[in-house]
Amino acid sequence: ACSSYRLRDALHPLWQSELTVSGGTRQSPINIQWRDSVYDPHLKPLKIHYDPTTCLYVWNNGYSFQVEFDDSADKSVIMGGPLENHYRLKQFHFHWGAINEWGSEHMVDSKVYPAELHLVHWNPVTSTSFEEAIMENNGLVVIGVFLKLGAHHAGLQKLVDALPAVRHKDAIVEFDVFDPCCLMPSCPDYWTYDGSLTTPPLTESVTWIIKKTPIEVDQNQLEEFRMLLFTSAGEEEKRMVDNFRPLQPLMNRTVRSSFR
Ligand SMILES: NS(=O)(=O)c1ccc(C(=O)NCC(F)(F)F)cc1
Ligand SMILES: [Zn+2]
Repeated sequence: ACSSYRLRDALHPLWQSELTVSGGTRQSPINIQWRDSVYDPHLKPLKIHYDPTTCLYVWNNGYSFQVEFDDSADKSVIMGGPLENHYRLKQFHFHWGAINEWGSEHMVDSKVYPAELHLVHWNPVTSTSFEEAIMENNGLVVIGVFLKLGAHHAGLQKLVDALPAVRHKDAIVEFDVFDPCCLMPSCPDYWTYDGSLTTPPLTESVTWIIKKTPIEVDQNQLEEFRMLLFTSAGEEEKRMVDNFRPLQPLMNRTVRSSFR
């Protein structure tokens, strides 16, 4: 199975022109080897305060579907964990596979999940905008949450019900009052490491926080993700699946864990 992943990665249309940041030393995603991660007792619990009324809309950006938030004030913020100050929530999106056997970007001991949620935050202390923060060292924090096949996820269903309205690239639909906290596992444990955006411009500006425990979604919900399209209305339809980047080398990095 492993070799087929490699073959699939290399041949995959989305990544055939795989852009590697020339001389990149902290690229994402990575395979997190649990036994090589180092428990850091100084890591604090992650504090998350999301204001559901900052939710604005859902749109299909041609890579994934993305839920955008009003980040003009410190209303939906995270702090604590490995962070020196607070970070504002800008958007969240997902990556998934054509089938349940793959789809996540990160892996844990080479275990791959059918999908992965990314909650993207930026540092309003060192940057004046998200666009500026993507160029700053540690300008961004992305929380990664694995999705596994299991029980129906009632909180996610509200978002899934909006997907038919954003089937095509650049489609947008109003989506008000959604609390992304419902997508967080209750277990506080996480890994953290310094990495990059996993889509162009692949900038090395991300502090990654990967939750240890996955959330459960059911088959129908995953299949709704797979009904989205990479293509715009009127173009030949290409299903939006396998929108994940292949694994990147760990190079000279240590993954820290918040748990023993
Ligand atoms: N998959 S990821 O690493 O969480 C990820 C998060 C955010 C972006 C993003 O905002 N790209 C648009 C930008 F910034 F203008 F380039 C890309 C990837
Ligand atoms: Zn992502």
